[in-house]
Amino acid sequence: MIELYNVSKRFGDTLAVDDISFTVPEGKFCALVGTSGCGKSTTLRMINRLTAHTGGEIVLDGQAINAYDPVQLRRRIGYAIQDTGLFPHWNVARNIATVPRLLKWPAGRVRQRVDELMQMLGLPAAEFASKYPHQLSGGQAQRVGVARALAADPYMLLMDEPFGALDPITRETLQTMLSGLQARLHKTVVLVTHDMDEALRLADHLVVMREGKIVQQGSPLALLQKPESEFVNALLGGLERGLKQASLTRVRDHMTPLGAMLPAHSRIPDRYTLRQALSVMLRDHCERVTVVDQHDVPVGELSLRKLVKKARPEKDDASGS
Ligand SMILES: Nc1ncnc2c1ncn2[C@@H]1O[C@H](COP(=O)(O)OP(=O)(O)OP(=O)(O)O)[C@@H](O)[C@H]1O
Repeated sequence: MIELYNVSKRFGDTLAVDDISFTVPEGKFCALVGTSGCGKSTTLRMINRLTAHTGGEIVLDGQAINAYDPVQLRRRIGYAIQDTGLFPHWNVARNIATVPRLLKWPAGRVRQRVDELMQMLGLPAAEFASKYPHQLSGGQAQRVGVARALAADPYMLLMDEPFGALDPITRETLQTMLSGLQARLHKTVVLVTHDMDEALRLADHLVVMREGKIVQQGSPLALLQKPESEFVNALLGGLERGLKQASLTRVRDHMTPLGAMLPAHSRIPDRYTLRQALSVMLRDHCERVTVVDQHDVPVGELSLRKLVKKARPEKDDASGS
């Protein structure tokens, strides 16, 4: 768990972070979002003490970060950044092994851990272990950066725009990978991103910052349903908020179970989001689709009319859309 209490950071006359408080419970994923220069990266860097906070208190795993030795603290916190920070003269395996080697793990254990991480991140060791950073694509380098951050099994992970420089398809692949890793490893994660869809997709808790302050925080769904200001509404996509909300909702939670079902032409898997289902309905010009399970067996039906009816109370509640 990481806890921030009334934390501030002043650089000379600039109050970069102004009295912010938030908590990320063990194993949860928090995303910091907001316009450029609002203090997101500074907040991240205060957690691992790359930047010293000038006010308030930061507590990691029950202990104030100032009570840790800074080197020990950073070994408990994996850090992945946009330009990866890989050492150019070290190959992939050696880059991933950086922290375990610093911790003087036995060579066999280091090798085993590197192999395990490369496999976990979809980088076959035979192909990639001896490549150098300049021989990697942006997406592959990011995977190595994430593997390196996870190498010594840190207590938590900080990620600063890790996929910021990638094309949308690679980005989505890495988001899926990260979400799979998170489901498996249950790390406490704080992610800084400019990509609202990335934040909504990955985070359990969203913290929206503006000019050094937190303007709203809560679950992605709660913020989409009730943005408390025009700023948050605009950041969350304004008129697109309904669709973003649909992206967070699974078809299986809204379908009518089999039985009452009438024949429908298009089939969609129950793991799809409502947004994907709406897209299929628009593409196939149909108001009803058959929902199938992972074995392609029909389990229910999704009807556009029922969806719109269900959405109405929330729509009446929310302001600004
Ligand atoms: N080392 C520093 N010295 C002086 N001012 C700094 C320093 N680092 C950051 N700042 C200032 O603190 C403020 C917050 O910067 P920060 O990088 O945390 O914002 P951000 O939200 O991460 O921005 P971006 O989204 O553009 O990366 C900015 O006004 C920035 O100029």
